[in-house]
Amino acid sequence: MTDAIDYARYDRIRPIRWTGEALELLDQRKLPFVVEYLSCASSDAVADAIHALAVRGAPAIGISAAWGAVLAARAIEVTDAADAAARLEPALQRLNAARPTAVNLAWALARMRAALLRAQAGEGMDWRAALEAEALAIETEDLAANRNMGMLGASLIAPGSGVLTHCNTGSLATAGFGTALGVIRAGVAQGHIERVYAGETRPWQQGARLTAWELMQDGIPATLIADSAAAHLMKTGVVQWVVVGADRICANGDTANKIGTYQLAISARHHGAKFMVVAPSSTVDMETASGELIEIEERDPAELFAIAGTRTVAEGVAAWNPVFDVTPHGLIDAIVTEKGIVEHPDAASMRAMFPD
Ligand SMILES: CSC[C@@H](O)[C@@H](O)C(=O)COP(=O)(O)O
Repeated sequence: MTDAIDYARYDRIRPIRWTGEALELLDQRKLPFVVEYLSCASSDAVADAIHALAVRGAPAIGISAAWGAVLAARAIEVTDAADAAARLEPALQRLNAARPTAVNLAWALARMRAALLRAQAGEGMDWRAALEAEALAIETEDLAANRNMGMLGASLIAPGSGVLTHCNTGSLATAGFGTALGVIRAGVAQGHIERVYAGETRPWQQGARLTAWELMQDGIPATLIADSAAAHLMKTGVVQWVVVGADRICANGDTANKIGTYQLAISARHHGAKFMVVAPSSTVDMETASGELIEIEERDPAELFAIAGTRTVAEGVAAWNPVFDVTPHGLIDAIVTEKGIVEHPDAASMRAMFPD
């Protein structure tokens, strides 16, 4: 069934490139008009790029942090794995602190620590080579997970459907193909999705600047809407599914995603549209019981004061800028990961899918 999709056409956009010496990140702050890579030669440069949103999207920041750990390993002088773990830790902590909400960052760094421990235990490979192999594995597995989720999620969408998505969950946010956008790509390729609506995603415009750009390149029929038009759109009956990504999915299915997702879920339920969350299992955090325990990143209020660099708000105005919100599991119809679909997620159905 996967043969039906020409994946190569979606591989044109590569947000993360490892050169063997440095990590090159497609600078997402400048898209869609400037396509420019930022070269990071140190783990601190990677941490800064993650914090500044040069690279963003939960899977992409996890992959970038893994390569950041490879760069940190090159910068320390110890020769054996036993010393390396302690010497690397400050750099790993800095990478982990770059953004708090997406669990993929901590997940990727935990995998890098585990790879180091295996090398320490004498499992063959040189420890620096082991870290590099692990970073590559994290990236490769993410691409495979996205392709798998695309097919799974698209199987839920009936022919003739309209889909609304939020933020950017495409090639730019992942190793490639995308999570929610992967489902949309697969659904369009299969002829199930007739039109895609993309919310602009204030204040950083991931929907308008990034998702609309990706959909245009695919030739997918897409319509950009202001975030505030979503309920009005759903009322017209053209949206059968809201399909979004995730930054952290808790043990009971509560899901943190880009600010504005929660109000889409409420509106979808009110208007009879279904709500799908699409994320790799690296986004599932079974150690966090429920959504109120998730740390929600709050960014500089200045992000709300200007549009495209021009100040639009009077001096002295106060602003609050949380950049994620939590959708309660009761509003979610399906969580799609590469391991399978959890319909009507709750603590029991999540535990059945993720017993470890
Ligand atoms: C596949 S990406 C899923 C989420 O990471 C995405 O929807 C999102 O909220 C990204 O937020 P961002 O602040 O742009 O990193």
